[in-house]
Amino acid sequence: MQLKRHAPHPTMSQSSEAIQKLLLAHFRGDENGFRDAAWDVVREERRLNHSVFANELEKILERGNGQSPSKTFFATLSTNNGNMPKDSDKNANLIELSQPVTDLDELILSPELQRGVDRIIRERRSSELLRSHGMKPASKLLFCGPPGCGKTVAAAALANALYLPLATVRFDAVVSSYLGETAANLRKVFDYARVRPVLLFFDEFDAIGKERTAMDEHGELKRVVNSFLQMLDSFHSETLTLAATNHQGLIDPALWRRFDDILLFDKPSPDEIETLLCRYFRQVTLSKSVRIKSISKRLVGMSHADIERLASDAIKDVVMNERGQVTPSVLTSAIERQEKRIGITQMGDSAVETTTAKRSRRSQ
Ligand SMILES: Nc1ncnc2c1ncn2[C@@H]1O[C@H](COP(=O)(O)OP(=O)(O)OP(=O)(O)O)[C@@H](O)[C@H]1O
Repeated sequence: MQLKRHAPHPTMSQSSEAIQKLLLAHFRGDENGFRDAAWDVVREERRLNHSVFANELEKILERGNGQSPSKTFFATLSTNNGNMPKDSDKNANLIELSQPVTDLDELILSPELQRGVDRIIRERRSSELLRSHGMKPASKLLFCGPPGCGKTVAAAALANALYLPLATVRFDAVVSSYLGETAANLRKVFDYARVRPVLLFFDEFDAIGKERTAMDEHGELKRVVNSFLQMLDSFHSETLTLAATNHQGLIDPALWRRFDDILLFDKPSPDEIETLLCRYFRQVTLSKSVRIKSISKRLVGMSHADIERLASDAIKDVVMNERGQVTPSVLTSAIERQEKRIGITQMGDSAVETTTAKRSRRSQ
């Protein structure tokens, strides 16, 4: 894991190696490695004459002697698993808890999006300073944009950068066919996240945030959106709430202003496509006749996930056919397969839209 960009504090830059070791050991569950790295931090802080801080760290380490800090962390997560909010009908977990290891540096983001993400992290890291001035860091975020452009992976990377467990809300369990049960499930989710700081992630948020005029049999949708609005308004916690949607047009207008920040994840520009391709093809040899710049222009309109898939398709081709390198013809056939796939997906989408429109006309 690289921790280049988000060093914790400029004065601690010399101990960054120790911190990196600490985190690596933590995520590997390497108890001894974690303890050694923690003592390295203590030594480094002493060397910097931060003796009060070094003494505090030493006390924590001695108090925790015999316990593995990394194991303790995972034990906390698994204990939380025991207290997981559940749907009373099927007894299914309403959230899925994980500790992502994705690094923000792995993402190719537009400069504007990068600024937005950096700002969220800066605000969270300066929360005490902000609070001392009567302000709060952004804590309710909305990620919008087409599928496969990084909303989910950015949520994971944010959780990692902020050292928060990622609690992904399981809509299949939250949305209940029983009247009133969906709102009750949502309350359980918020109650869970109120008492323990997590990154609470509502992926495919439109499943519950649909405009209140959307037709349904019992007006249940309207009740759910209203309850969600109230819960979001009264939710004040260390938790970072993040909703993501591919269908921003469906979101109830009253919900928009509840979010402190809205970030748009768009399809990559030609330059971003070029960076993506170079990154994916790092592990293979590219034939000299492959013109990455002009290929990048051809791929405009594809998502990051589409480009990742076609690159991996081309690499598989090279491996399976024992070719030494990615040639223009390998690349062209991978692109054509991906274009065909996108065409089929779009046909599927428009068939779903037609059925939805028909149903909605029938119910009016
Ligand atoms: N900005 C990005 N930089 C690098 N890789 C990306 C980026 N966006 C997406 N990817 C790749 O595409 C995959 C799918 O992306 P992701 O699931 O985050 O998209 P999404 O916007 O959440 O899609 P959906 O709306 O369908 O859930 C990622 O796992 C990652 O490999």
